[in-house]
Amino acid sequence: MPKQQLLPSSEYRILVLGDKAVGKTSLIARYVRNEFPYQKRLHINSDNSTIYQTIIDGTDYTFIFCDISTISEFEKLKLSDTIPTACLILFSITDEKSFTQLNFFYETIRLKFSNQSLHVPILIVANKIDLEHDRAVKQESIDKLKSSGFDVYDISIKGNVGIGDVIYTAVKHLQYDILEKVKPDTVCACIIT
Ligand SMILES: Nc1nc2c(ncn2[C@@H]2O[C@H](COP(=O)(O)OP(=O)(O)OP(=O)(O)O)[C@@H](O)[C@H]2O)c(=O)[nH]1
Repeated sequence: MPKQQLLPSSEYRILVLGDKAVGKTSLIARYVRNEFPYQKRLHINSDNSTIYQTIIDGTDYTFIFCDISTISEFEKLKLSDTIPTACLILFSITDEKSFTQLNFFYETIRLKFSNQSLHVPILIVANKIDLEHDRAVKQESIDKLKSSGFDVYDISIKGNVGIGDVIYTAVKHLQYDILEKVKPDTVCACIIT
C-alpha cells in the first residue's frame, strides 16, 4: 500500500512585528541568510515578505516571513486562513517604549485574527540581550509576563542566540493547533503504510 502522510501543511506565514528598531528585519536576515548586520532590503520582496525554504526535523518547510514596521502595514495585510500564521512580537531590552508597546501589538493581532478558524500563536521576543549593560527593561517585568503565561523568548540577533528556538517553537505551536483541529473522529495524524 502506498505511504500516505497526514501531516500539517508545510507552508507557514510568520509575521514579525514590533516597535521601530527592535530588530525585525535583522531577525529575518539572520535566520534566512545568517547575515548581521543585514544588507538593506536585499532579501525582501516588494510586499516586504521573504520566502525561505528549509528542513526542520527532516521535514521540508516554506516560511513566508512578513516584516511589519507599522500598524497600518499590518492592517493592510491580506490574510486568509489557508496559510497557518504565527506572530512574533519583538521588543528590545534596551528600549522601554518597545516593551510598553507590546500590549498594543498583542491586542491588535488578536482583533485582526478574531475571525480566523485556526488559533494564531503569538510569541513575544526580547531582543538585544547582548546589550545587558544598556538594559532599560527590568528583568522582573519580563519575568512577570512569563509567569502570566506568555511565551517570551530571550534572543540576541547580533550574537546569534535563541533565534532558531523561536522559529522552531512557532512552527510546533502551529502544527499542534492544526492537529488539534483535525483530530476528532475519523482523522488521525499518522503515517498509513
Ligand atoms: N546589539 C544588537 N543590535 C541589534 C540586534 N538586533 C538588531 N540590532 C540592531 O538594531 C538596529 C535596528 O535593527 P532593524 O533590524 O533594522 O530593526 P527593525 O525593527 O527592522 O527597524 P524598523 O524597520 O525601523 O522598524 C540595527 O542597527 C541592528 O543592527 C541585537 O541582537 N543586538
